[in-house]
Amino acid sequence: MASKAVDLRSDTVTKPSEAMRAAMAAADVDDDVVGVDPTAHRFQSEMAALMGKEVALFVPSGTMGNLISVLVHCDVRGSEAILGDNSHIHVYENGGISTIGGVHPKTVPNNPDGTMDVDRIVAAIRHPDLHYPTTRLICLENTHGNCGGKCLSVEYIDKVGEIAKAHGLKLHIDGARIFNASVALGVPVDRLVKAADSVSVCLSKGLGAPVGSVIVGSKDFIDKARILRKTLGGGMRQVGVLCAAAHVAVRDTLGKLADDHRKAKALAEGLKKIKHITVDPASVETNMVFFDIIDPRISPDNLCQVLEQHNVLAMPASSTSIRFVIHYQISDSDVQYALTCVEKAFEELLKGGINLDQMTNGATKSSYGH
Ligand SMILES: Cc1ncc(COP(=O)(O)O)c(C=O)c1O
Ligand SMILES: C[C@@H](O)[C@H](N)C(=O)O
Repeated sequence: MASKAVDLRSDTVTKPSEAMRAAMAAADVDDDVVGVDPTAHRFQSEMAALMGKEVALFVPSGTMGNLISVLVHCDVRGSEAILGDNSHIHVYENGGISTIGGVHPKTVPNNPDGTMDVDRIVAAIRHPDLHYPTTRLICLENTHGNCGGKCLSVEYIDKVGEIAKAHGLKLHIDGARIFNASVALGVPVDRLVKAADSVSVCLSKGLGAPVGSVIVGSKDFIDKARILRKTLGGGMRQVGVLCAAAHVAVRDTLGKLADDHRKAKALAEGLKKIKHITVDPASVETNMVFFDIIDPRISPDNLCQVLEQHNVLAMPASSTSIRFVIHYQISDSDVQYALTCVEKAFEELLKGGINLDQMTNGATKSSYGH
């Protein structure tokens, strides 16, 4: 059994490295609400340059980064945002753009590759009419978390950007894993997001920072975002402690993302050899692997429970599938250990070693999915 848990639940589970902890302890800080925390200032400047945007703003979470971005773009009552029906903003952020911002969501079906058909985006744009909300924003997600961690191409993003500009709309990218997309596509991140008016970038996912995201955009956008961050309670005092860790994360972990993708591909190839599973290794583009359980008697929750007994942590993604997410604290031997445990778990479940009746009734209990 692995001494420590092999945690494949998400790339949000990493623990700060010793270098991050040292940087946090040594950070030069000040009150970032009263003035500007020097470490936050340096880090925000670094991120704006990296992303090719005028200004960056550190925020406590990706959810707040998306919320602030949507609310800045949709600052007039009756605004509507076009977004994917399977997008994180629409599915996993408590409907915040509506409940807090009064923004009306106009969903367009996400394709399996994370895109929305451009003709359906255009069709979703409202023409002026007394009855209709007013379209002000288009939101994309890259990589797409619910679509297997798929990458949106720079050509697609540029095309959607042209549509937004032609219709007087803004374009926001939920770039929680934009660096995974940049690395997988071989496109510099500033080029990948060039067409976007704003991007929310998670530092606390594959990059491994303990906390936080940054939003990037024009100075005017970030000036408004800074006010909204305060309104939402996101104004932080000596935030340089967190920015110091995030700086180390960008410095030390960005270069490891390609290895995460390699391990994810290896994991998928290994899962394909297990007869109780269907998985398509060719569909793995970044750090996520989704696989389906063939035997209807075994729910994803059943399997996750038995895997946990072997110290492998995972989350159901639907009533039939499980998601494994690779991050830089998962080693090649952890991948092999997880594969061994998946095989053992099926053996135990199918030999009746684990009475299915004693477990959940097969309902997916811990799925983060829908
Ligand atoms: C695609 C995507 N966007 C946004 C978020 C929100 O980030 P946070 O968990 O920091 O709020 C997540 C995950 O958490 C995500 O997977
Ligand atoms: C579930 C979602 O909020 C989280 N970002 C994850 O992918 O694990």
